Amino acid sequence: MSSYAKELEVAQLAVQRAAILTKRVFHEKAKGTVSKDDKSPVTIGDFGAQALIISALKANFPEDEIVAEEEAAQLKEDSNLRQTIWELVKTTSLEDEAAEKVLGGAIKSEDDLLTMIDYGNSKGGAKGRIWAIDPIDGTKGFLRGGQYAVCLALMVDGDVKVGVLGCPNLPVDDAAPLTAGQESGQTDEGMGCLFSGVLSEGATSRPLTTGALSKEKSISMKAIKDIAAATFCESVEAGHSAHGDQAEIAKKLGITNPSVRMDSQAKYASIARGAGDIYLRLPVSATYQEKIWDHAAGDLIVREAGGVVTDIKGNRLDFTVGRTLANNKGVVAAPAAAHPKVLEVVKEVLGQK
Ligand SMILES: Nc1ncnc2c1ncn2[C@@H]1O[C@H](COP(=O)(O)O)[C@@H](O)[C@H]1OP(=O)(O)O
Ligand SMILES: [Mg+2]
Ligand SMILES: [Mg+2]
Ligand SMILES: [Mg+2]
Repeated sequence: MSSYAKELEVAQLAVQRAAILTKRVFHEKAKGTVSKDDKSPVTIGDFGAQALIISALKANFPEDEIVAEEEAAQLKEDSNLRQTIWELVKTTSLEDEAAEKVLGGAIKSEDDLLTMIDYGNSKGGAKGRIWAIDPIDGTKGFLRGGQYAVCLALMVDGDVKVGVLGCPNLPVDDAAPLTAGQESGQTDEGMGCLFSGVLSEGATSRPLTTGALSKEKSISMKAIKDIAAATFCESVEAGHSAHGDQAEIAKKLGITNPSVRMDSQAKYASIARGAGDIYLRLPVSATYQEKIWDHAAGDLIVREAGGVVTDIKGNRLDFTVGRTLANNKGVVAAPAAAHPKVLEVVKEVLGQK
């Protein structure tokens, strides 16, 4: 019996339900029922998914703190937006009575919707049980039909114990090649994967559908015999990680495969199941602090799949210092055996600058 069995079950179902909401928003955008304006679908999806996840956490773990990306201020002023989100939230469920019961059922009112969203305002820190939520990570990917992730992690005294990533546009098949998503008109068929990790208990994947528990499989990183044959993942956005430095590092490692660019923590999930090998996220800005909700779940899932995740100096990601990773710069994630070499080259390339 897992030491975090209840937390894991709630987290998986909560992410699954939130992912259903995000998919509805995407499809309604395509149909024109939600404005195609770039901001509105993201906003609707972000707020709706965050509210649904938090209501599940509050129903089960009322004492826990929550660090979530969004806040309700904008919704308090915009009643149209609020009503659109409320309509969506109140009509999104897992369509599985037992599972809905685990999540504590629906949100009761429009006021509760705002209350739920703002429960995510914890400052984080080194003490106690704190959940980190990114309701939609990879907003650009989400809008494009590319990769995005619904992200949830539980930290206890700053240590990530449970991590769950819902990736609606990643293939269910762990052996499928790396994909940047369904930008090219690919359908939902065979898509949608839920990744989980529990500290010291390994990492798994399963289809992002109700009743998929029996299809849960353990995942692990690919053992790379030769780093030169590796594939690395990086952000699509050049503003989020330094493509130039990453290309130089890859070249020095002898890597000739082109990088696979995808948005969101789908990168962590992809390397964890061996679809890719290395994730490089070298800083572009001297001042940007990475947010804990962008890394907590992925960091644990990769480590539980046999990887090592550090910053560019080789330090573990430090989730104890609040809502951001103020003590870290960048991310270097690779299979344990390859990580020292990758880090050495990262330091070499950055040292020359
Ligand atoms: N300058 C930056 N450096 C690194 N990450 C950033 C930067 N600006 C925003 N981000 C965050 O990167 C995440 C997406 O990463 P990726 O490129 O890997 O998909 C988003 O959560 C985004 O935050 P935000 O949601 O606030 O825009
Ligand atoms: Mg994010
Ligand atoms: Mg987000
Ligand atoms: Mg954002």
